[in-house]
Amino acid sequence: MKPETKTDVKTQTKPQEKFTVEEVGWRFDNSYARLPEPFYVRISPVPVRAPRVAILNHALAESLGLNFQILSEQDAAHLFSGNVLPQTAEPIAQAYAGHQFGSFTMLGDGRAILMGEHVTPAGDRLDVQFKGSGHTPFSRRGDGRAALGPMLREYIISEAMHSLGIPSTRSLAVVTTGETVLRELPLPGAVLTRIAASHIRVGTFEYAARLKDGVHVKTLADYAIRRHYPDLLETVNPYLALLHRVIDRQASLVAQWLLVGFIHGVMNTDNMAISGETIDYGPCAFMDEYDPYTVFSSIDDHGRYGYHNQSRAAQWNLARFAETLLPLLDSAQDKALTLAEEAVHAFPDIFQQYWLNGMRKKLGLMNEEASDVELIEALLTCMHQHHADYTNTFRSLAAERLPDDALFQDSAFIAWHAQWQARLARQPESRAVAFNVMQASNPALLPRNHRVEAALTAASDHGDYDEMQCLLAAVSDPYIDAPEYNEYRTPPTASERVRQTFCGT
Ligand SMILES: Nc1ncnc2c1ncn2[C@@H]1O[C@H](COP(=O)(O)OP(=O)(O)OP(=O)(O)O)[C@@H](O)[C@H]1O
Ligand SMILES: [Mg+2]
Repeated sequence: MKPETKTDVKTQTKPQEKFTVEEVGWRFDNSYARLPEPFYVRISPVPVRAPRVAILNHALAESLGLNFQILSEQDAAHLFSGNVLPQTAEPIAQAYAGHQFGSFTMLGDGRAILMGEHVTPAGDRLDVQFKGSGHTPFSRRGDGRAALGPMLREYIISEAMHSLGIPSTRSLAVVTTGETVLRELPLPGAVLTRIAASHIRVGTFEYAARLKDGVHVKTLADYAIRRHYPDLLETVNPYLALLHRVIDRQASLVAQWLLVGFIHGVMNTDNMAISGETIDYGPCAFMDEYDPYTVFSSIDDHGRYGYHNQSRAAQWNLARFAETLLPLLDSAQDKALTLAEEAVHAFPDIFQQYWLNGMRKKLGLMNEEASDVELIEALLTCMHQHHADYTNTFRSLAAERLPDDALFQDSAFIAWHAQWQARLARQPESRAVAFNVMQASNPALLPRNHRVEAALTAASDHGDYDEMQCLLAAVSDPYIDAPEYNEYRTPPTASERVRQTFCGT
């Protein structure tokens, strides 16, 4: 039976149901809602006053097997605000915990509702979640709501990450609620529909491990293995294999972030997904000038989650994950501890290998030489000294078009360039092959901070979505130098430069 819809909106308008939500193509099969109750609370989204579509992701809808054609704007607004629920949805708020900047806290979906798991025509099982959907038992002192700007920010950057080929949750829709949320200022409210391989977080394991009855971690680990890594069921110790796999996926993910200059900004354990997808686009940003010490987040006072600290932060989170698995790794706890430590201590080397392989591709190095790290570091040092634009420097190298600027005139760079050319000449692959790989490994177009802020200001303050649509189109094919998007490749001027980003929660 469906739970009663909890509502605190008095003037809620009842939509005309001109369509059956099932006709949209939802095929829900809600396996998480079949886990025992401590993992979630059954609760519906709080209806909103006057929903309106801000943006719909038609391409994603199509790949999910959804038919948006039958939806009027009003239908879509009601559907993606949670005012109308598909019959087969089983809305829940998930329980989890997390270490936030190193301190443990009990959390849970305080402003999100998992509608259920949609099974795509290709057979993929994906979470459909509303973010900003109202109060839940986990809301603590929050209002359960989200402001439009941060939800559009998540939409833009998650879609850009996907286009870059980096594992990420996706954004299917943003609707405005017709309600105001109070932050420092009154802001328009919004709900984001997020699509994810799952929302199982390191923090979900931390939560399970702290439940009194010791069976819950096993239940969750069995579930996560079956859902994400079923091949591990064949291994001798699937829980140890799960630990190794999650470590591997995170090492790969964080390396990919660094390779495109991405800073997540809030790598708390509740923002690390077991699936290996990037999740929670709060104060994240791509850096323009290369500086390994870059920090954008307004709340990251000590740079814990700054650019160059991200692999260390990931390893710290993975140690928390490993701790939750200790009872499952071996019946002898000293042996379990050794296994966990070995796995977590292997992280830096795994990460370094992913990063190095990625950097080799960025420089067209098709084979391995021992001195490659030195070569790469020498370039990065030069870039740092000259405040070089991270994205454009690599793209210029890939295009063999070095502009007439300070970096490329520097004698240290000129010496480096000669070394690099000699290194390219030593490998058996042709230059054409190497430069093709470089083109495919160095994006030309990223959602630069100042362009994101401009798009969000236009949309959120003035209801003008043109800039955002243009930015989304520009970053949807990031490895192509499309001349019509040249302006999106230009780094910010001093006055355009964004130095701080905000969670907006
Ligand atoms: N306005 C709010 N009302 C209630 N709870 C909130 C609010 N904002 C954040 N929270 C909760 O605080 C916790 C930490 O917030 P954080 O910013 O990491 O997450 P989030 O951006 O809301 O969600 P997610 O990690 O799912 O993307 C989360 O459990 C979140 O649900
Ligand atoms: Mg979060």
